[in-house]
Amino acid sequence: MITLQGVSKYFGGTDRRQAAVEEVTLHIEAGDIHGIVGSSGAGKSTLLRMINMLERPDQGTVTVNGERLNELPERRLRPARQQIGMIFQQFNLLHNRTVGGNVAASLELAGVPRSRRQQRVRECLEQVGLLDKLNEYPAQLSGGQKQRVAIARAIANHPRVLLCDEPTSALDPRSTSGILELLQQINEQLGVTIVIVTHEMDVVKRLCSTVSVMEHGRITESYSREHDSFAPAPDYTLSYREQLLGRTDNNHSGASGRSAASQNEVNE
Ligand SMILES: Nc1ncnc2c1ncn2[C@@H]1O[C@H](COP(=O)(O)OP(=O)(O)OP(=O)(O)O)[C@@H](O)[C@H]1O
Repeated sequence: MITLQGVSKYFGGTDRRQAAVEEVTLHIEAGDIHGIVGSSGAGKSTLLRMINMLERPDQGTVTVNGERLNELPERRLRPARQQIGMIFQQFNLLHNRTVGGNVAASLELAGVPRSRRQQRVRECLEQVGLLDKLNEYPAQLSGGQKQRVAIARAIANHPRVLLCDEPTSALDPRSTSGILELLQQINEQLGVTIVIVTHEMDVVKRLCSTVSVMEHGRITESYSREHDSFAPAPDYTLSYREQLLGRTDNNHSGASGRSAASQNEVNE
């Protein structure tokens, strides 16, 4: 479904070129909810943004739904991008448009005729539980409600992939819980593959089927719920491995074969 092969992204001029992401190879299966965690500046957002070409990789290939996106010219990239929705920490809603207008905006961009837009807007708002807010403006909504509108907008064109960049970091615990439940529903009911960047380990534990840990632009560890069965509650003083798997003093075998970094290296 999503394959990144040897992708790198550099910022800065030739004299001060710095790798934000370096030679990352990652495969995400259809139907997965994949978490990307790691310390600040590790390259998580840059990696996420390369999946829909918001950042073009300097090296490597990005294949989504069988299409090699990094080779597509801009005009062919646009329809491919409609298969990939995205939501952000700060919601990125249009403040001068109503809730319905925000959802309609992505349909307009995709060239959906006016006659079909209204019905689809209502369906999407119903899916996120905000049909009653159709004619309100973003300023009248809570943070959790704004993120629901952003999700409605992101799913309007029936994407197969949803990218989430710190979707709950600006929310209180109750709104966070509601958004996580909604993302899970979208994954299960609509079959949308989700990739989520987060610094919140409880988000990972509640939602993700597979996880990548990033450090200094590289993926240093990978886990899957199926193989490693994530521990019930996070303890933020522990390494990523311990947070995911629990205290594993006698039980490191689950992840050790696939881990490229030592436990000390992933301590923040
Ligand atoms: N547009 C840009 N121009 C220059 N440098 C950038 C740009 N975007 C990211 N970087 C740099 O690339 C590195 C990785 O940034 P990125 O935002 O991907 O990390 P992150 O893991 O998502 O961090 P955070 O958790 O703090 O958001 C950082 O050193 C950052 O300063």
